[in-house]
Amino acid sequence: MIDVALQLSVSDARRRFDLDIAFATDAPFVALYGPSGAGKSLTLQAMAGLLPVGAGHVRLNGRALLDTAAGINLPPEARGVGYLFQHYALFPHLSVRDNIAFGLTDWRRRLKPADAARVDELIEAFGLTAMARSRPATLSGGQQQRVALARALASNPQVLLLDEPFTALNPLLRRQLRDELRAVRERWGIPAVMITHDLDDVAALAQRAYVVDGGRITRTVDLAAGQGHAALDDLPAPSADEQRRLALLKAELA
Ligand SMILES: Nc1ncnc2c1ncn2[C@@H]1O[C@H](COP(=O)(O)OP(=O)(O)OP(=O)(O)O)[C@@H](O)[C@H]1O
Repeated sequence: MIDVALQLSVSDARRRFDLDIAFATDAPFVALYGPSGAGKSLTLQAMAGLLPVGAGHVRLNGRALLDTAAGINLPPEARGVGYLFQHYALFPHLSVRDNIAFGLTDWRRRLKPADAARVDELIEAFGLTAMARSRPATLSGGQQQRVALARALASNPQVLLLDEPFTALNPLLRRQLRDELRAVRERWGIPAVMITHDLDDVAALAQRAYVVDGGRITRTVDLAAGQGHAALDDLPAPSADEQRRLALLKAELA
């Protein structure tokens, strides 16, 4: 069970954005869908402990990662969360293997034997053996996505948070990696919360979708097996203009 209630505000000199999101679900795969700037990434960041939360809680199978009323606020590394960042955020100077192992190493970049075995298992499971010593820049988009996913899984997380895992990929590869992600999630038995702008992603992977707009959940869509696109037909598609505007805002804030 993922149980989330988050109230927070972010602001700079000119703007302020209020997030007030709450959802609780047993669905193994949850999608957050909505226009650019709706508050989806802020939600994942707050769940991961990367953003201060004014009030609320994050509970995972009954374990409180955050509970402002009870004074609980676990640091990111204690939350058991695997995070796949938008555009992957791989370390360019580290090999594929070191990228995947990064969160498990001590300051000398040494791995415990059990962790090394897990890293090797992930490298093999994601078909990365031949390029384990290569740097990310020499990999294709699909291979980079696999490295990012393997890194998110390396610390044996209790939940996967995926921020637009497929955006950088062409449609053919996207379809293939969707299937891989579904298989991987099932193999490791980890629930996932995924941000996407693509209704095909929602239909292919999620049992539950939340439409996020203006910092709030405006719709909940249940996608029973086989229902596929039917439940999504009347959902709004984000416009190219929305995408452009947020990219500009983000560049301004960076
Ligand atoms: N540190 C910040 N200071 C001020 N505003 C911020 C900050 N971080 C995010 N925002 C604003 O909060 C809003 C929500 O951002 P968020 O990244 O969660 O959107 P999103 O739904 O993930 O969009 P996208 O799908 O394009 O990634 C946006 O308007 C964004 O500009």
